[in-house]
Amino acid sequence: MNPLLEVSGVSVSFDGFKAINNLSFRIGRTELRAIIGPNGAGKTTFMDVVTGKTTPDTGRITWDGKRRSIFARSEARIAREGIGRKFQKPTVFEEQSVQDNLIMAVKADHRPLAVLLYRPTPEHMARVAQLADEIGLTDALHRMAGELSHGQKQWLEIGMLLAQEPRLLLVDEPAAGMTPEEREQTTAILVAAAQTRAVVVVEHDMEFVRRLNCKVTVLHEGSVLAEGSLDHVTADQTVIDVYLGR
Ligand SMILES: Nc1ncnc2c1ncn2[C@@H]1O[C@H](COP(=O)(O)OP(=O)(O)OP(=O)(O)O)[C@@H](O)[C@H]1O
Repeated sequence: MNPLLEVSGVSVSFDGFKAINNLSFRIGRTELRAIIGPNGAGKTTFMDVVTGKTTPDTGRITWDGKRRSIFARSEARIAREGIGRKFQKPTVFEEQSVQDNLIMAVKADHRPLAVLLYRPTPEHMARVAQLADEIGLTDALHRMAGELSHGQKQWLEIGMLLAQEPRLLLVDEPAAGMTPEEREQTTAILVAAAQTRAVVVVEHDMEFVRRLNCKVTVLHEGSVLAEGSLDHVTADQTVIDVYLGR
């Protein structure tokens, strides 16, 4: 089957320094993938390229079988094409309830007048209930988002991204700052989300990557150093030399 995203020979330079160097790899339509690699390996720059924030110098990006212009697109347009990105720091509306945060995310029309006149429909409320269940926040629906724990805020933001039904969800270091219980639930949320879409997780925490139990891509100096199961890549001598052995 065609991959959802294919990056082929992509390079990105900053003042002559190649942050991404002839990078090629594919992400399937329903898969969970972890991207690991040492600091400066190009993980963030890869996500910036995929979300249209950074324009590659060369290379080809194919999205859903269609070649995409390598020129940066607006992030809003990329989001409309079905790519959601979760940054490390949670950004939820702290003064609003969990339910209201989710309602804002599910409503289809974000134009100012539509937002002012908006009343949630029964369908939207059913979707909010379903999302709350998916992220384990059903019991917290009426709490203020600002009162939630760090982990719960991360789940809420994942729920708000899922509300937009992305075909690809990029998640940056979801386990950072979480308790062991929160990590466990985060694993479950991401595994479930990847049943119906592609989920790419950039993560440093190897224990968390092990729990994800998925294919792993190791980046180093802007290229793929190794790819396969976690056991496969962690047994690779070059991966040990440049990353794990440090
Ligand atoms: N806007 C920029 N200008 C100059 N250099 C940059 C810029 N963005 C990234 N770089 C450099 O490109 C390289 C790759 O950076 P990137 O942030 O993609 O790595 P990373 O794998 O995400 O690292 P980390 O794990 O530390 O987040 C680094 O050496 C970084 O200093």
